[in-house]
Amino acid sequence: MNFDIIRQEAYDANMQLPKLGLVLFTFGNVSAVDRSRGVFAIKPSGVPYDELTPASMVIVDFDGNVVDGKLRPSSDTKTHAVLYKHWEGIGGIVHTHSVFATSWAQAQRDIPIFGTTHADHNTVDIPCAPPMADAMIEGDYEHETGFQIMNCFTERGLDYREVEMVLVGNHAPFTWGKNAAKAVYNSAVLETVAQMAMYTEQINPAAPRLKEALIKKHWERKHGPEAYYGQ
Ligand SMILES: O=C(CO)[C@@H](O)[C@@H](O)COP(=O)(O)O
Repeated sequence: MNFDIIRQEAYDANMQLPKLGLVLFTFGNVSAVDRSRGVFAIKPSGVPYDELTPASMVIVDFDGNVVDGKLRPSSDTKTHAVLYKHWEGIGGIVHTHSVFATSWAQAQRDIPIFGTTHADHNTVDIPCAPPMADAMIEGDYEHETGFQIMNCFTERGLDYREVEMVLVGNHAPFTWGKNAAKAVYNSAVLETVAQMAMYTEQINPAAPRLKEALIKKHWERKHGPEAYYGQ
């Protein structure tokens, strides 16, 4: 079977991560899904970005089993697999250890919605899923991370089609989107918003949340019926 299209999509999206300053060395990974065949292409584990080729992307099913490819898939593969399996609208997933988003994850804090940059992309604080319980760490850690993310969204009543990013406590961010390129875009947005929020708190520890009316205005300008560009 030929998986060239998703291999190329995953490769192109992975190569954006170092260009956007979202990864160092081999940190992070992107995947792209082919739902008609129930598989996704993901970065091989531990391979530097400048050594990647489209052919090196590993093809995996929604249970994390390798279907095609010579290399070992990313160690985060099972987290991607859980999200693809249960959130059927997702076309691509990104995991990075980008500095500012990861700092909020390590601090186990949601990123507060302080300004309109945040509201252009989300109407809520960016959620931080709680760190994993000890019993889960001993189990299938990457698989459980997928459920940790999904449980966080269920408990908070969040829709993954509206909030396309999450922090995993003590770990780092995951983002997703209709395709791998949109997931990368969301990863870059998250990193910028995380940086702005950190500086905001440093400059003014009592900085207020953005008013609901402004959140609504900015969100609708970008995503409502009058939106002037599609994402
Ligand atoms: O989360 C982590 C490490 O904490 C991984 O994403 C990172 O090391 C990249 O691993 P892979 O090279 O994709 O196996």
